Amino acid sequence: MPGRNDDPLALIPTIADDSDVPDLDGPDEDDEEEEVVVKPRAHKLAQATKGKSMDFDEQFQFVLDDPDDKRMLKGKDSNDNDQLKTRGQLSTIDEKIAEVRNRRKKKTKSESVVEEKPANDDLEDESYEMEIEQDSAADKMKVKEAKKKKSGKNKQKDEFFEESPPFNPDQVFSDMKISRPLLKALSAMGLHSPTPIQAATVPIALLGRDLCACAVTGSGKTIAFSLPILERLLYKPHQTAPCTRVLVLAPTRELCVQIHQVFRQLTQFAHNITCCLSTGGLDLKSQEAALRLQPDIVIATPGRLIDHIHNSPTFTLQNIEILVLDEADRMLDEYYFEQMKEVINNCSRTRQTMLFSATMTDQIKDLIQVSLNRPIRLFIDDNQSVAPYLRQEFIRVREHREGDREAIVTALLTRNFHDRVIVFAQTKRQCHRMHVMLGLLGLKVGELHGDLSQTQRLDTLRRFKNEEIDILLATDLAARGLDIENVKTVINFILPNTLKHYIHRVGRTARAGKTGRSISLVGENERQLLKDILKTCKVPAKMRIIPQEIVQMFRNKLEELEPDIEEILKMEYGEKMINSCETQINKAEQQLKQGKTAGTTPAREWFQSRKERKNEQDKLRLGSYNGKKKKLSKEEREKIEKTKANPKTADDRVKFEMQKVAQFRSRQEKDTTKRSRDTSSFETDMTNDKPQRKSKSVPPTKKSKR
Ligand SMILES: Nc1ncnc2c1ncn2[C@@H]1O[C@H](COP(=O)(O)OP(=O)(O)OP(=O)(O)O)[C@@H](O)[C@H]1O
Repeated sequence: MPGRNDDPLALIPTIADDSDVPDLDGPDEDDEEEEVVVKPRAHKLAQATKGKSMDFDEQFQFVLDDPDDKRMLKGKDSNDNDQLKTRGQLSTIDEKIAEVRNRRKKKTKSESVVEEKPANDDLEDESYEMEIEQDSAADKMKVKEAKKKKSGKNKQKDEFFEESPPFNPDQVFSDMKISRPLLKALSAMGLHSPTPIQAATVPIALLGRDLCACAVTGSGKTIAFSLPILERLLYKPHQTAPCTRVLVLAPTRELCVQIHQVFRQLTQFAHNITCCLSTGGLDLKSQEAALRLQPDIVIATPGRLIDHIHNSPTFTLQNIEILVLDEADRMLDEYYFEQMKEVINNCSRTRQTMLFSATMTDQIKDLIQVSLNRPIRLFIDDNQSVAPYLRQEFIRVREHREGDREAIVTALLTRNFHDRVIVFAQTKRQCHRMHVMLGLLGLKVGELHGDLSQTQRLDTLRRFKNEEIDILLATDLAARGLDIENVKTVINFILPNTLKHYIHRVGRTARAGKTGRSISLVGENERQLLKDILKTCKVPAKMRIIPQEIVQMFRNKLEELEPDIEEILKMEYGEKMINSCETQINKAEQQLKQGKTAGTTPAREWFQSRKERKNEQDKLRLGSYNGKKKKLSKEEREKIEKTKANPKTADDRVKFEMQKVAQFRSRQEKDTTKRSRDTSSFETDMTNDKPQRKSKSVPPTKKSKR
């Protein structure tokens, strides 16, 4: 059968673009007043079961080194490193850091011949690495009482949903109606009993019912939807010609790759089921070829999928029997709103739809009402829960000490938490800066955000998974869905935009019944969000206090590094400029060449006009830029020039991060009002669409558009 799931075409080489994973920019604010939620019984339970899991087989892990991923990483170039270098032509950022460190080492050595080392400087060493006494000035911990949640506050009677029937939490997979090849695969993956969300979902999904499922991060939602999908495909193979019957949508390419891996693992003994990955950053042509083989399952990011709907002649969603939105609240938020409308409008109306997330919001309910048919509500946990074995810690940042944040994070990483750490920052810029800064201190770090090529993104992820790097610096791009084994600690440089963002970020640890820790830095402006977080804590949260002298020591150290950080960033900027000129020249050459053959390649279509797309992107972009160049006053121009000339201080950098949070919030507020209008227009679309979707004889939407 063509296009089976071990077909190399199921994964395709990457190209260096990054278009459809919008990077979230902007965090939340506010802190608490040094109180933390305590729920004694829940706490005792957590203590008693600490490190143990009743729901999970701790031996199980996803395949991390899929050969197809390697192939994808290699892309068009044969060598990963070569391809990484093509972006930074002269050297990678790590090579630059190493170069500056070596230079500094040599310099310090030669100076030490003539100069005595300062007697009291116990942080100084020849190459910046900090020698930290673990216990000389240990951090203090304060535990705080939790505020009791007002009962019923968040409970809304929901007439739209049907409640789920009870499920048996003690069953094993072989008790469920699952075929042999899948049971064999589960067993090969080391999985024997379903997690609660799996036990609840599988029987209902097998009945073909629409559902909306919510369970904490790391609770096994991927298998909860993939298992019944595969069972249905095995039970009812396609009757006539092959066609794409299942569509799984997820917000990031990395998450799609991960979901694809799970499907591949589960189908290892079911060779007649085919599965294809279709995300931005992968080569379009090979993807088109793979889709032409009509794989049973397509796992996609929305942008690339829409491109195929409009431009790949044989690809259609008219035969979709099952649609899954993973991270559904994200897929239906303002970022993907227009795209989701387009996707859903193209799908067969008779499909089964399943929504999954660890956080479900009221906004999503509006959309559920127009896209689901008598859905069953499967809420294993409420939509504001964090993983059960997560220890949440907070560090207070005093009002005039915002500039301490980098020093605090450095102190944590060098004194206490050395490996398997993810540090979340609000902006790509801050991630990159911390990469340079921590790299200069000799720490093994990598960065993951939307400014990198797809090759670089997947490569960083691979290196972190393989423990080649200890610390992953990421934006919210990595906040959702990523399942990286044994992440021990998540650090929030700044609190994210909303409670929901927080829940996903800290959900990168304490997964699959394991323990983990989150540490969040909280300033005065973030008090409100901290209060909200604390209200949801089921076990006591902790305040960590790092002695101010330690923070100051690290701050001094980082200030010493400043010239080197600046030098590296300048080197990089220069290289980027050269690269950008080269790209422009290549583009011009290409256009000249194409001029001769103009008209032979039809322009790709998109559901929005260029102008509409640009307007939408500008609207979604945080910050003052709105697509039009604003005329600046003389003072404004001078201010910008001044900031450009003088490197920003640690306080300025934090202010910038905070500004992004504020921008996100104000946009969200505006959107809430606008959203009700949009939702009703979506509703109209869907209603108008109904007769067309039901009628099998109507040609696919894309044809009518052409
Ligand atoms: N039945 C099971 N028994 C043991 N471990 C399981 C089982 N099902 C899934 N897991 C493990 O749980 C981990 C988390 O699964 P998954 O990524 O699907 O979580 P999730 O609920 O989708 O999380 P998130 O909300 O962050 O996306 C995986 O590493 C997988 O190994």
